[in-house]
Amino acid sequence: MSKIASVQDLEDHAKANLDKNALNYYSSGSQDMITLQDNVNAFDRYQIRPRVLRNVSNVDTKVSAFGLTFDYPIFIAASAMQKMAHPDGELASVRSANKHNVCYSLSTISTSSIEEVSEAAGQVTDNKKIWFQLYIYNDKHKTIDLIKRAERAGFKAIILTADTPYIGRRLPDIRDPFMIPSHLKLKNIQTEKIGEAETSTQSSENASWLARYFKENINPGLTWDDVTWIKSVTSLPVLVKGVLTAEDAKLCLQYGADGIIVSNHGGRQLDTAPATIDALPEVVRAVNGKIPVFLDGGVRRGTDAFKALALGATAVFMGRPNLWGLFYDGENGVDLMLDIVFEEFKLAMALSGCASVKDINESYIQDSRHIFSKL
Ligand SMILES: Cc1cc2nc3c(=O)[nH]c(=O)nc-3n(C[C@H](O)[C@H](O)[C@H](O)COP(=O)(O)O)c2cc1C
Ligand SMILES: CC(C)CC(=O)C(=O)O
Repeated sequence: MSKIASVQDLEDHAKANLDKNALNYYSSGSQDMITLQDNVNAFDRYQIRPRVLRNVSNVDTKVSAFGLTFDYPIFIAASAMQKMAHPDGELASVRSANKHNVCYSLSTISTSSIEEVSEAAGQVTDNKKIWFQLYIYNDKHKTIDLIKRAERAGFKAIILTADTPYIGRRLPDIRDPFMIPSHLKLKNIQTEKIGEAETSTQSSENASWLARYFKENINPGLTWDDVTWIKSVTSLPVLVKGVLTAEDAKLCLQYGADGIIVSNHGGRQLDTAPATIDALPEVVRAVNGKIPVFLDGGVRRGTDAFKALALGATAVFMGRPNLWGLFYDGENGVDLMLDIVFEEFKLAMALSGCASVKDINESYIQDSRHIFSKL
């Protein structure tokens, strides 16, 4: 096999070799997967306007948020059940992110526990660049317990996922109901007893275990007051993930959110929602610099990250690329994936004439659909 040179190569490798149950779960989007594809394709509708003769012998890719400094503005998004990709799962991902000094966000629905992930992120609390993605359970005590565990374990922010009152209609999961492999557990929430009950029902009923689990446990009745509630039970910064409009961005400000992740959940929730790079400008405008805005969805190359920063994002997150790297070769595979994307990003900065991330702004980007209207 030829050398891996891009995230696309890692994706191709996973699509050719990963078992169908895991691949369907990881790769699918909802309904016709229009948003999933558009997330990726939309980046190609934007072009970078490079500047020349700018002395790029040193390129500084560092960014800061919430008092933390990161070596690159490209982080790892929360994705559930990473041990289906590799036995080391979340632990391999967080080790790699930690080594690269970027943020790793841990899903509530993970196959390694909050405490295990914290330990894998190293001994020094200040150096742990880990954020916890929160699903709010019907049982508020369970939710508070997760937040407190994350705080004790040294997580530095809470990401409240707001776009998933119900799981999107993912057709591969309907056609071939997803099953969590029986040797894996949802380590943050599953007691041994629940684990046994859940694994025993999965093969006997013709419905996705995941869809049922979610419906039975996760609260679909959240409102903006829950942002206030989360803020009242934690001192950590709270980011709202799943914002796609200026209206909701303003509500984030009103209800005291500390950050926003412009996201459509990787096209897994509402199909035909806008691509995130298209939604980013209106959110950035509405927020007007008051809190940091992040983006995820379709980021596959350093140039994609550059474009998101040019449109006002502080940093981006990648979801599936982490899983493809993990499947390729555990921690080494995630290292490879991050090294590729970071090199692409640094080169994109240099070839655009940006010696520092602070230099990247709107003047470096054009929307190919609007070029002619500008002439
Ligand atoms: C397999 C998979 C599992 C995911 N699990 C979660 C999750 O548990 N919580 C969450 O907020 N988002 C979850 N997401 C969404 C990601 O956080 C992120 O929004 C998305 O993957 C970004 O798109 P990308 O995969 O194109 O990079 C998941 C995404 C994937 C692909
Ligand atoms: C338990 C799931 C709903 C996790 C998730 O967010 C996803 O599969 O997209």
